[in-house]
Amino acid sequence: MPRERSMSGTIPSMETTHDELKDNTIIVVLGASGDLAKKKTLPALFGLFRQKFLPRDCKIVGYARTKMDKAEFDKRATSYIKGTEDPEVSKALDDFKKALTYVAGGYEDAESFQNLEKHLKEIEANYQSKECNRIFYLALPPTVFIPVAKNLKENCYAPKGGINRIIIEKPFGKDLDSARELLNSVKQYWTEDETFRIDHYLGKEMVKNLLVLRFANVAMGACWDKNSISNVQITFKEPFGTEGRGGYFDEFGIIRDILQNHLLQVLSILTMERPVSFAAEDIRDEKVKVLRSIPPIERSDTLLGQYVSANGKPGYLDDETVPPNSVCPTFAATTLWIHNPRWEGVPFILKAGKALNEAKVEVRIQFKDVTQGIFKDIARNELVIRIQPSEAVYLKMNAKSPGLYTRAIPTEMDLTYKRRFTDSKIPEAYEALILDALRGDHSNFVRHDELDVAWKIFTPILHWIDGQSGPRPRPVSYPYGSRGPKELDAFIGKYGYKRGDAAYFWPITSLASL
Ligand SMILES: NC(=O)C1=CN([C@@H]2O[C@H](COP(=O)(O)OP(=O)(O)OC[C@H]3O[C@@H](n4cnc5c(N)ncnc54)[C@H](OP(=O)(O)O)[C@@H]3O)[C@@H](O)[C@H]2O)C=CC1
Ligand SMILES: O=C1O[C@H](COP(=O)(O)O)[C@@H](O)[C@H](O)[C@H]1O
Repeated sequence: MPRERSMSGTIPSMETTHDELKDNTIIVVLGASGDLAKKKTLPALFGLFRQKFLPRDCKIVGYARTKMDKAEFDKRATSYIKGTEDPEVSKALDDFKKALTYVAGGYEDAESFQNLEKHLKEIEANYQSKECNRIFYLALPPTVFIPVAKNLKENCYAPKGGINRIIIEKPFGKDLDSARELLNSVKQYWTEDETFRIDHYLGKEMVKNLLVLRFANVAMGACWDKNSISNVQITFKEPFGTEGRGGYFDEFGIIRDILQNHLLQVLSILTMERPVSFAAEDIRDEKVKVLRSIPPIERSDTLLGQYVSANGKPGYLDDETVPPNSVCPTFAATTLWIHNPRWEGVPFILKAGKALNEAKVEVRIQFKDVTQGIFKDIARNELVIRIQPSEAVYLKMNAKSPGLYTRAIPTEMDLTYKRRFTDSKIPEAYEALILDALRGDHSNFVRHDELDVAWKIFTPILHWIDGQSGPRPRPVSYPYGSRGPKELDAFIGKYGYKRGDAAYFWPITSLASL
C-alpha cells in the first residue's frame, strides 16, 4: 500500500494502511467479566456484528478469572445492548450469541493461557485456512497488563502467517517513569505495529471531524492561529460524582482520568500542522511535534477543585470508597502554552470535572476583539465544537439586526448534526476504534512517543498534587451540581476569555425583547 494517501470527498473514512482482517479471525476479550467489557467492548462488538463489519465467521472469546458457563456469559455480555425489543436487533443478538464462548483463567500463570490456546485451536480447526488471526482486547486493570501481554505472546500467539494484534486501554501508567516502564515491558513482546492503545475520545465522531473541519476548509485554515484566536477552552463536564468508583478514582484523580489523555488528544489534533497525508504515521508525527512544543504545566496555571455535598447529593468525601480527608482533585483547570510560530501566546485551557451542572464536552475557540472604532462592546466570535451530547459545530457571530436601522446582534451559524444528517447514526467511539484495529489503521490510536510526551507535560504537576515535591495542594471546594469552583471564572478571565455582554438568544431572537 502506498504510504501517502489523500482523503477523497466521496470516501467517508480513511483508507487503511495494513492488512485488513477478513476471515478466520478470533477476538479475545480479556477481563470479559468486568465493567468495561460489559458496558463498552461487547456492545461495540455487537454493533459491528449487526452492521456486518466483523470479519466473516468471526468468533468472540471472553476470558476472565470468574467461573461462569456460556449461558451466564451470554447474559452478561449482552446486558448493556439496547433496543432488543426490536425483532431485528433481537434476531441479530441470537446470532451474536452463537459467536460467543467463554474461558475462565488467571492472568499470571502460563497454564491458564495454554488452556485458552487449546480453546482457540479448537475454534480454528473449523476455519478453512491455516492462517488465522487473533485480536486480544485487554479490558483489564493496568496491574496485569504486563503478565497478560507476556502470557499471550508466549502461549496464545497465532502461528506464522496469521496476524496478531493487542488492544490496550488506559491508564498507561501514572507518570512518565511508570508509563515508560509499562510501554517498554509490553514492547518486549508486542511490536508497535501490533499494538493499539485506545483513547476512546479518538473514536468520537466530532473528534474525528476535527481533521476535516480544519484541513478541508480554507476559511477555517485562514483564521487558525495566534493572529485571530484569543484563547481556547477544551471542557469536559459530567453531572455525576464518583458514586462507588471513588476507590479507583482516588488513586488517579481527574487529571489522569481526563486531561492527560482525552483532552490532550483533542488539543493535539486541534493544533497540529497539516499532515502530509492521512496515513497514520503522518498524522501521529504532527501530533507529537506539536505536543513537544508544550512545556510542563506550571502550578500557577492550575486550579484544582473537589466537590462537596449539595442539593441532597453526597460530597466526594462522603463516598465510602474514598479515603477520609482525601485531597484528590475531582475538578481541574490547567492552561497549556504552545511555543511555536502558530500558537505562541495563545492559552489553551483544559478543564474537566465530575459532579457538575451538566454533561458536556466541547471545544470553545474564542477569537480576538474586532478592531475598535466603528463598533463598541461587540461580542467576540466563538467557534464551538460540541463533542457531546448532541454533536454540533456553531460559530457565534454578529449580524445586523433586521430592520431599518443598523445594530449588531449576536447570532450564530449552526451545524447541528441531528438536524442536518437526519438519517445517519453516529457510531459509538468503541465501534469506530475496534473497526480501525481490525483494519490495521493506527491513526486513531496513541503511539508510544505521543504518550511519552503527554506524560512529560503533566508529570511535574501530578507529582506536586501527589505530594512528591512538598506538601499536597488542597483543592478548593465546589458544590455538587454547580459549574465548578467559584474561582473558575476569574481563572479563565486571567487568560483573556471574555463572556459576551450583549444578550445572546438561542435558537430564536425576538427583536421586540431587545
Ligand atoms: N447547535 C446548538 O445546539 C446550539 C446551541 N446553543 C445553545 O445556546 C446556549 C448558549 O450557547 P453558548 O454561548 O455557546 O454556551 P453557554 O452560554 O452555555 O456557555 C458559554 C460560556 O460561558 C460559560 N458560562 C456558562 N454559564 C455561565 C455563568 N453563569 N457565568 C459565567 N460563565 C458562564 C460557559 O462555561 P462552562 O461551560 O464552563 O460552564 C462557557 O464557557 C447554550 O444553551 C447552547 O447549547 C447555541 C448555538 C447552537
Ligand atoms: O475515560 C473515562 O471517560 C469517561 C467519560 O467517557 P465519555 O465517553 O462518557 O465521555 C469518564 O466517565 C471516566 O471517569 C473516565 O475514566
